[in-house]
Amino acid sequence: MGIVSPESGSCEFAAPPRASTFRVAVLGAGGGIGQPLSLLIKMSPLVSSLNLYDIANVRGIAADLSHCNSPCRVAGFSGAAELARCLSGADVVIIPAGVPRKPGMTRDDLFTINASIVKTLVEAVADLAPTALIHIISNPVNSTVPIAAEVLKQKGVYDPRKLFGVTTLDVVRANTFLAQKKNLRLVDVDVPVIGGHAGTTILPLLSKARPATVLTGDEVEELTARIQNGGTEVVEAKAGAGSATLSMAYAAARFLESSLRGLDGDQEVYECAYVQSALTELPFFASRVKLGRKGVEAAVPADLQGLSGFEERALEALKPELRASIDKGLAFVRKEEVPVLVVA
Ligand SMILES: NC(=O)c1ccc[n+]([C@@H]2O[C@H](COP(=O)([O-])OP(=O)(O)OC[C@H]3O[C@@H](n4cnc5c(N)ncnc54)[C@H](O)[C@@H]3O)[C@@H](O)[C@H]2O)c1
Ligand SMILES: O=C(O)C[C@H](O)C(=O)O
Repeated sequence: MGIVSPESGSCEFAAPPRASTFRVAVLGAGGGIGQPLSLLIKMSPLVSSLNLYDIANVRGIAADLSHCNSPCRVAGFSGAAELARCLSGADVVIIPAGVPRKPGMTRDDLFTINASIVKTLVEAVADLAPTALIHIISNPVNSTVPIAAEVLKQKGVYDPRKLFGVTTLDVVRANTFLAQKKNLRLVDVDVPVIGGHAGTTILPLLSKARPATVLTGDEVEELTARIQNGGTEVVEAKAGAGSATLSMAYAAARFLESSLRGLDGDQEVYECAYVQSALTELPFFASRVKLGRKGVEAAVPADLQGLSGFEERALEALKPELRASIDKGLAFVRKEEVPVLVVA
């Protein structure tokens, strides 16, 4: 539709609408991440329908959000009986359902509760939205993604291109902390983060940072440790009131936007994510991936070539813990004896 400019009297045309809009479901939408994430999604021009689901009542949250004058339609679904309606027709399902850490806990300590939650929810996604992209936020991501993969396999609908562990917050932190340290313009900074999403399995590749940045050995060690402990920094500051929620919502919204741009046919969309991978001997691994119309188009091997000595050693060191977390997730669904996992 044309718009008449009051200054010139000429008729200007608004940018054409996007080719497509998408339907998104958030499972665990009533929580610390779910609520701000839903607000950010409501603002996205790529989303036409946003379904909120939680075991707690989310009708009020849906009513509240629905008053924002952006076009996306919002509906709330509470309790297991309404999950099917929530998932019907979803293009992307985002899962932040589950309990967060308290000080002194590792992410793996959440396995006992969150493994069952993720398994149950992914079973429903497999039945009701089998072609949707699935973004898993619930911790421990290193295990919950293998759990989801195994559930989808058992249901006969596993497409590895469509299952993601959301590790965008690690990239967001790496960019922020590096920019602060070296006084860089934040908008220019991009640090790939590989491996997994817990402690030393989070490996920022500072040697591959853009713009290329000279760091001393001490600076690399200090920054790497801060990025690896970013989650714990927030857990301790919140002192028992949960873990990162607002920065996570921001990161998840960024990852959703990139995924939708990929689905919409945009070229050259790249994000780091924890996915089924052939880049290393580990079956699941976070790396930069190219996103396209069907989800992951390809992993980007270049980031793993020419690593610094520090990164090479850190990569080898993280593999046993990451493998144990993967095996623990797979064993949980296969009902095998769960391997003992020792983590820092
Ligand atoms: N991937 C990451 O980078 C990252 C970052 C931050 C937090 N997390 C993880 O995200 C998860 C959620 O964190 P939070 O701070 O939002 O927690 P929260 O406790 O504030 O919210 C969790 C929500 O999940 C809901 N829920 C629980 N069981 C459910 C089920 N079976 N079905 C649907 N909803 C259910 C709860 O009712 C609650 O509303 C945690 O496991 C946390 O560790 C991951
Ligand atoms: O640290 C946590 O427990 C939450 C999340 O994984 C994070 O990195 O902030």
